[in-house]
Amino acid sequence: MEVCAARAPGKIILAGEHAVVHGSAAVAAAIDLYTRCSLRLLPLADDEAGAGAVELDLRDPGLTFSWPCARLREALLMEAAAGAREPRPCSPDRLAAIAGLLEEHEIPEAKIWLSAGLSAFLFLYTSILGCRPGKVTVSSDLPMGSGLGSSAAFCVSMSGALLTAAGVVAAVGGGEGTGWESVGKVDLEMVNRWAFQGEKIIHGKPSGIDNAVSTFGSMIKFKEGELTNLKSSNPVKMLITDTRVGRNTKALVAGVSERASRHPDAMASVFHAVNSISEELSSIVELAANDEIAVTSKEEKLAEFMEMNQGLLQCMGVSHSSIETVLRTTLKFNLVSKLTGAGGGGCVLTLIPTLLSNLVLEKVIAELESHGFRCFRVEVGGQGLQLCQGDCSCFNGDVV
Ligand SMILES: Nc1ncnc2c1ncn2[C@@H]1O[C@H](COP(=O)(O)OP(=O)(O)O)[C@@H](O)[C@H]1O
Ligand SMILES: C[C@@](O)(CCOP(=O)(O)O)CC(=O)O
Ligand SMILES: [Mg+2]
Repeated sequence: MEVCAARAPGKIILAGEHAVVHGSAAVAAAIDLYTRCSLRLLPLADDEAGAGAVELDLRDPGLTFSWPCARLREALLMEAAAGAREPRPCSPDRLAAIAGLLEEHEIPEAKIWLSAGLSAFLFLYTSILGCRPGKVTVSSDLPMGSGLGSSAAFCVSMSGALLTAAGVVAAVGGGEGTGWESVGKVDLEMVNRWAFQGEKIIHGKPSGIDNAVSTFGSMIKFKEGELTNLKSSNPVKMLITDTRVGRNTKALVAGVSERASRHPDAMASVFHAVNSISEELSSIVELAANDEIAVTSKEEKLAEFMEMNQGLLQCMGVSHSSIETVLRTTLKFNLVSKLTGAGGGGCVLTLIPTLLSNLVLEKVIAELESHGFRCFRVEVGGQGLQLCQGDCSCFNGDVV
């Protein structure tokens, strides 16, 4: 019984969210919080005996789902192993058939937001592996629906595990004793294209930045589907504050598009300004790699770009009173913050200058947490998708 696992990181967006959907540049970086997906393929004989099913165990919401293979074949008009090798979009008919399959499960009303992730799962699984029996387990360090790209990490880790099981992609080693191995560029590109199709189901109109940074890792500039790796020798330190105000990326992206169609000229200027901020911010990040400016001066410039970008995000209508509370609180300590991801609640980034003492940082965190927010300190710009084949001991002892 073959087992494989994949893990993919969440992300922060330093500049350019929303505007990137409308063609502006944006800058994003992977963070060291991961979604892990493991997959065990079950014998096809189970299916022939009528006992085969596709099972999904979502550890974070604590829910499990099971679809008999025969039911999947009937609803999706597919054969057992009719997996596709090339990514393709989910047609409206297929999406409607998947929605029908979900209606057969009782998803608690309080967790109805999971439906989008479940639809993406059924689309990716059946497109890549056909209706073969198998069991998938997903666990994550990321808060869901908070702007840290949990939807992309879900789609990337899922596509990575499914394509590994299908024999389309493979690890190339370099795990440095962790068990998590790297993946070659061509395979990463394949995973990224599939994950993008999954993100389309969850986000409606994604730019592709979240799945790209989750797949390839590092810090990237992204514009109209083109990705540039940014090399910075000075680590960028960020504090993340989760306001715990739930929101949904799809609705926020649609809201910005509606504002753009009501005020096309004004919003085009806003998107143009964001583009300039992202372009300049990415050149500052790279300049520092050659020591052409001092670290403190680089941080001042980054802070100014973040502040300007936050103002433009307010213009787009995606800030929130909880985000404003974080901005006011950190400003008391002379620290600059901006929302990250789709906004409307969710997470806020605060730039941590190199010279800030730990004592002051602890005070900032204590004051933010006194409002009921949750703070994380993260490493920025790390690994993208990694695979674990064989015994999968790296999957937190949590193998299916
Ligand atoms: N670990 C997970 N398990 C199940 N579904 C997930 C998981 N991570 C993400 N999702 C899906 O992604 C959705 C959140 O995506 P989104 O609104 O884009 O927020 P974000 O990507 O910022 O976390 C969830 O509602 C769920 O459907
Ligand atoms: C708002 C947007 O720029 C980023 C959304 O990120 P998240 O799902 O909120 O983590 C949308 C996109 O680029 O697809
Ligand atoms: Mg998302």
